[in-house]
Amino acid sequence: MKSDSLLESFAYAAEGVRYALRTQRNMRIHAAAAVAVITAAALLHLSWGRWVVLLLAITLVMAMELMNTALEAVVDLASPEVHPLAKAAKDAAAGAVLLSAIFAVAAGCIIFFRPVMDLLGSGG
Ligand SMILES: Nc1ncnc2c1ncn2[C@@H]1O[C@H](COP(=O)(O)OP(=O)(O)OP(=O)(O)O)[C@@H](O)[C@H]1O
Repeated sequence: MKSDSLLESFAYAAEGVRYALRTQRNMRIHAAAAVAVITAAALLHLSWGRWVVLLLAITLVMAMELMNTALEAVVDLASPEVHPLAKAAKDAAAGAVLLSAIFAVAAGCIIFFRPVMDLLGSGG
């Protein structure tokens, strides 16, 4: 199967994102967290540099979750029965999501610490 146009490729990619949002609870959690973080960043008027790091962290986590979703589908297709390699593949993919999420939380804490302290110090 070969896609005919660039537009069709984008449509298939968007379908993949919608599939992950529909079927993966973690993807919906990441999306809700991303909306909350972007809203807070806008309200706090963060610098461009901080915005770039936040957007990178959000993109990294969501891209990892999409790859995890893809890998789960491939493993279920190739090995519906229990197999130690199927377990290893799924666990490693889940580990990649976990690592990226830890990075995102750490980056968020570092980025928001000073602006939130300044806000609290100025009495809101
Ligand atoms: N075919 C299999 N053989 C052996 N172990 C498996 C197999 N499928 C899943 N597992 C184990 O069960 C765990 C959960 O797998 P599952 O496919 O339910 O993912 P999930 O819980 O939906 O993950 P996520 O929350 O990221 O969507 C895997 O991480 C793996 O340890």
